[in-house]
Amino acid sequence: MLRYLSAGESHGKGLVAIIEGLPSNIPIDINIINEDLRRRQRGYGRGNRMKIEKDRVEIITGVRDGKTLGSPLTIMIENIDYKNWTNIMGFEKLEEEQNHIKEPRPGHGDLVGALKYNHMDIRNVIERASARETAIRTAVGSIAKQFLSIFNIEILGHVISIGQVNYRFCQKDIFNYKNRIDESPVRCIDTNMEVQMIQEIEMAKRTGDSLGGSFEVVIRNVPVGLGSYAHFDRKLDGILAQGIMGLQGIKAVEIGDGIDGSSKAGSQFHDEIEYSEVQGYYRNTNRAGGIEAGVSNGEDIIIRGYMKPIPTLTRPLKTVNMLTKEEKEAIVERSDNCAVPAASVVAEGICAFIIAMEIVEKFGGDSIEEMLSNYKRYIDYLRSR
Ligand SMILES: Cc1cc2nc3c(=O)[nH]c(=O)nc-3n(C[C@H](O)[C@H](O)[C@H](O)COP(=O)(O)O)c2cc1C
Ligand SMILES: C=C(O[C@@H]1CC(C(=O)O)=C[C@@H](OP(=O)(O)O)[C@H]1O)C(=O)O
Repeated sequence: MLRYLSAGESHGKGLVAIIEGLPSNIPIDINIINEDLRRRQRGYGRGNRMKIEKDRVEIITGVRDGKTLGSPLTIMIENIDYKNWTNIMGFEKLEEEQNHIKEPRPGHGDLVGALKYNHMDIRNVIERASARETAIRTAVGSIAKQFLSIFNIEILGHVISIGQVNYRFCQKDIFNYKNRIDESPVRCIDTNMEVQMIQEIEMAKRTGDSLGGSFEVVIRNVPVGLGSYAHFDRKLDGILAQGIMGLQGIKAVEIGDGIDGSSKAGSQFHDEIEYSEVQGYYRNTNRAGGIEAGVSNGEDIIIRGYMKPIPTLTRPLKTVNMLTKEEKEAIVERSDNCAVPAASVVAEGICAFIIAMEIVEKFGGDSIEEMLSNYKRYIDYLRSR
């Protein structure tokens, strides 16, 4: 079984993760992880925190001579901003109770978190609910991507809408556009849409507002047979949807043309099955988004995440002081005003880890060599059917 746990506060010393269950002998390139961290930090609409942080991963355990050992892998990312927060985020008892945050910000975990965990200082909620945690999730996902590349599986996320600017039905083979997407300030394939998206973000900034949007992640070369129809919690679409929904700000998830398909006739939606000696079984359309009955069908897996507008607005929303119950304006320290491009990178990592879990589940093995021989035998079997 492949799993990981992470820890860390947004303004604490740093973020850590322990990954367990990766086979031995996977080559790990730390530069690739750092490049993914850089991709996550970029994107039009990010706030001043991103000028402070220069995320870099440190591998603490589980890798030697550039390869996984098969033992738990520990990674860490330092929060450079911690040096500005040592008096607030240290382990000693705080002297000034007046510094407690008592006014929950709408759209954040502040109110529900303070009530649930019985915190008088909302800072205790903010620190872990914050999307700062997505830095370590991206690093974990980047390691998963390096593992998946051995099976030729590739994953790429790109932005398909920001606010009202929508580029949803892009029919391009997005892997041919990887460089373009990575260079785009909004991670959008289309240059005209990019200009409009930037204008949209600028407009929101000017009016003290924030924006959401949507992204698409495409996973290619996934073999037939990951996931299962046998139980709800083994369905690949369900597991991926949970992963994407577990990303801060995401309020809806779509697999393939799920939303559009709900208003179509069956004859207009389902992907007819074809066969050729060269390709084996294949489809000419992919409205199912690569998954049928919770099982990968060999076509590209297509998953979209829909992100709500960033909750912190420079023109603050109304709230209530939890001590005095007086009406107040929500606090604004600093904030991104759009983080959809960053979310599209985090989502790549989330999907990568889930596909890696399923690959480990299906092909087992303690070393990558053992897994690859199981994998090749299965691919040969598929060709014989
Ligand atoms: C990469 C990324 C960056 C984010 N940056 C901010 C931010 O600067 N300000 C903010 O208010 N929300 C930001 N968010 C969104 C909040 O973390 C999120 O809306 C909040 O924790 C509540 O969680 P929920 O939206 O999943 O309900 C960001 C989300 C992501 C994925
Ligand atoms: C730190 C990151 O994003 C943060 C996510 C976030 C939130 O509320 O989710 C709020 C902001 O935190 P701060 O108040 O420290 O500026 C963002 O900068 C990051 O992406 O690495």
